[in-house]
Amino acid sequence: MGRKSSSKQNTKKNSSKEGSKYEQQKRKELAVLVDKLLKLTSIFQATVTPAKSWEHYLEIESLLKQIQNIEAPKTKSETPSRESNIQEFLKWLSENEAQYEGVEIASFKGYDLGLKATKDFKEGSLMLTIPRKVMMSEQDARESILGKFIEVDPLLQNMPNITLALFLLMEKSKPDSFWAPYIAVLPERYSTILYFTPEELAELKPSPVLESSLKLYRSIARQYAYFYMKIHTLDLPVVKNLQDIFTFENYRWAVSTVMTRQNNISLSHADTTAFIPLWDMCNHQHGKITTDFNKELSRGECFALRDFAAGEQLFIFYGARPNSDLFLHNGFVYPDNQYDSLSLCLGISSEDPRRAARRALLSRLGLGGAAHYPLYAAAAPVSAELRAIPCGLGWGAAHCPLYAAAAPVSAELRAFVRIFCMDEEDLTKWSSHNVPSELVSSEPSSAEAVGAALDRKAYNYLMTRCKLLKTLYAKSKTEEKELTLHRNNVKLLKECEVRILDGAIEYLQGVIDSLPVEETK
Ligand SMILES: C[S@@+](CC[C@H](N)C(=O)[O-])C[C@H]1O[C@@H](n2cnc3c(N)ncnc32)[C@H](O)[C@@H]1O
Repeated sequence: MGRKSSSKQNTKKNSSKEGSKYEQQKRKELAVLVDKLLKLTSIFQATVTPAKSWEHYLEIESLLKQIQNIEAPKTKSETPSRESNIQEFLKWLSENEAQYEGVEIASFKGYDLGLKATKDFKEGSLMLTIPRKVMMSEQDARESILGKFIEVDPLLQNMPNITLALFLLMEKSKPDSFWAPYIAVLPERYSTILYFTPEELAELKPSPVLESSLKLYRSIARQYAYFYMKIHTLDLPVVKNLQDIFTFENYRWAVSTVMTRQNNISLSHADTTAFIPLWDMCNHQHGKITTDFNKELSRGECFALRDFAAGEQLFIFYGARPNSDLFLHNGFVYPDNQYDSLSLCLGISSEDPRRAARRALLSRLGLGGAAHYPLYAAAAPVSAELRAIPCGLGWGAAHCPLYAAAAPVSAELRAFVRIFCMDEEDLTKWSSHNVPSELVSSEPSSAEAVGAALDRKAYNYLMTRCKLLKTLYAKSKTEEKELTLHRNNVKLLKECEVRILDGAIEYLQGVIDSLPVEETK
């Protein structure tokens, strides 16, 4: 017996020794891979060709796959579905004085969860009030033990969304977290590009969103490597807490939660980035922004953007954003998007003998550093101010004015094509203007100053570019495979982009046909 139990103990000791040896070995392998990742994501130059950029992405993706294999827990713990946690979440909200009478959480095809009206709501009526105390914010992160990490880390000091992602991870690992009921109803995974396979991403070609996606992927991979290193080298109690939970899988989850749900709120003393429980269950529909933070009552208030009948899904408007932005930061595409645009990548060739003069003119119009010029969907009624709303879900921007853009060709794109098509004489003439503002305008007086000959060349050039791009989209059509959510989003995005090109081609034809022929040089 005795011998038997001591041999059992020895076996246990040996296996725990082997276990810790195995852990050490894993940590070493991981450290080598993360170091490679950090180096790889640091060397990228923005000017490389799309082919090089794709190769670079594949290298990063392959390293991350190896990292994920090492980091993955051997046994997957069974977590209850988010749906089964809804009652507990609603109870927590009520206990903390959130008001949501006439609203319930329900599942909607194509949206996952959303909010459903259980009574009629008139346009402008109050639907939800969410007290500040249930919101999880960057300010809470600063006041938590993460504060010590923020104090010594420049990235966390300057990027509130990353701080919020790390705070979310930390709170998720704490069973007694105040926000546990909220975290338990968050999605398990997302449809952001961080979850796309290389095959799914490749289907984005020739959309300019492919390049933005690779850039985003690179940046998140770099952040992961950077924080992994910090967490495993800094001597702070908080980073010890993060060591076991900071994996790439967890980081992409936290970052995607932030990207798809964060909001900027104006508290009495400062702005902060925050999650707003329950309100962030609302899906997006076209409309107006009807949510804001009430500083006196210290709560978020959400009003009905239109009449909603009992039984209907309750939507909010996330803000005037093109589909490229919704796809990249929110993981969905809104086909009926009045604020859609397509970014054209344009530049002056280094072989162009008049490059310096053209670039000088562009600089005078503030377009010196521009490489992307928007083409708008048929009638994109939006102000520059509204377009600039960051990744939030359209919180508190009710005062941003909307105006109807007259044409698919943006002012900056119009200026670019005019300057691009100028001959020596035109360049000399326009270079004598301090600010050649007429080049951005489509007003008849400006068109007259520019002249029909130059406009004909410029609009024809743009038309050729649009037609060429359209043929690239047609060529990129892939064979009909099963349409996953990711592939469906890619398909919708590209269809919307082709629609913008069609609108632009029709518009340009109209403009060209209306130009006075006699003025042509
Ligand atoms: C703030 S959350 C809204 C609640 C979310 N549906 C859920 O299940 O938690 C934003 C996410 O909802 C989905 N979503 C919102 N509006 C949508 C729409 N109009 N079409 C498709 N998906 C939408 C997207 O996945 C987006 O990332």
